[in-house]
Amino acid sequence: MLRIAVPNKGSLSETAAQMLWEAGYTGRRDPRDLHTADPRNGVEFFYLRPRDIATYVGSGALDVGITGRDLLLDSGSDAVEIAPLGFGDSTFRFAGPAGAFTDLAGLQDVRVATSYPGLVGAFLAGHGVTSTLVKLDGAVESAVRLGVADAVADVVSTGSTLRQAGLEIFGPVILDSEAVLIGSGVERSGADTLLRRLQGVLVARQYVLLDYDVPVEHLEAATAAAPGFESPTVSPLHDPEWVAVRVMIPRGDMNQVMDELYSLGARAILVSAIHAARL
Ligand SMILES: Nc1ncnc2c1ncn2[C@@H]1O[C@H](COP(=O)(O)OP(=O)(O)OP(=O)(O)O)[C@@H](O)[C@H]1O
Ligand SMILES: O=P(O)(O)OC[C@H]1O[C@H](OP(=O)(O)OP(=O)(O)O)[C@H](O)[C@@H]1O
Ligand SMILES: [Mg+2]
Repeated sequence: MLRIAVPNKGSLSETAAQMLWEAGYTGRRDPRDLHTADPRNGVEFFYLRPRDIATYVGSGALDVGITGRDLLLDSGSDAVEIAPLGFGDSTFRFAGPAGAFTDLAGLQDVRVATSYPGLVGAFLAGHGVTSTLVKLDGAVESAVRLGVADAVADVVSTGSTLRQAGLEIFGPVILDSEAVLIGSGVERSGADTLLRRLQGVLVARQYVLLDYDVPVEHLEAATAAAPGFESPTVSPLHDPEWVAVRVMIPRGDMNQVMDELYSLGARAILVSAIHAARL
């Protein structure tokens, strides 16, 4: 059985569980379950704090896991990133009171509050800056107002928590993070199937299926506008002057492609969701 670590709480847990479900796995029924087995798929799930997942996988206690890239790097564990999973995006940034800092050099010998001391310490050391790290568990943005730090380094998503705390981002991007599949670096049987299935879910989310009818004389122009992966499926219609075309397109291009096809003479342009895919 492949032993998989999954976030039990926090920002990544719901989407990770949803993605595994869409990939055909049976997860926990009760949000307090610590462990479930899915013998039909040859896997076991262990529900753990996302911050601890890299430690379990890096030590070899578990085979693979889903966590954030920032948490993986902060852990200092031997676990390695296998593939990005397309959700849980965030950036990791420095912030301070408006106008107080402009660049990294300003952090020399000042107090920086963070819940990610491994990540931030390595970044500062890599840039030759020595700061005093103040390790906090969360709500790091309050550390400056409350006087325990001069600046913070934290996860930024919308930026609204920083704004509320009267802080402004400065300096370089510490990290662009998202949820990632991690492994111990040792090949595990079944891990490749898990990866292919998760990538199938990503494709199903990122692409849609487009069907349309188009006069034969405009087929070349239409397929140039939406070429698909290998090549579009073209089927005859009862009217010999028209054909039906089916093609996968990126979800984000959907409306633009529909407009373009319509202006080329395509009609009955239909978009449907993809539930699963193996490319
Ligand atoms: N808005 C966000 N806030 C916090 N973490 C986020 C956000 N968006 C994405 N993430 C990612 O989620 C992971 C942190 O999840 P984790 O469950 O440890 O913290 P959390 O969501 O803040 O939960 P809590 O602090 O309540 O334990 C990191 O990889 C982080 O980059
Ligand atoms: O840029 P934003 O959209 O405002 O999101 C980022 C904030 O969200 C997280 O905090 P969380 O709510 O998890 O609380 P915590 O600090 O106690 O972990 C994170 O630590 C930031 O504080
Ligand atoms: Mg948090």
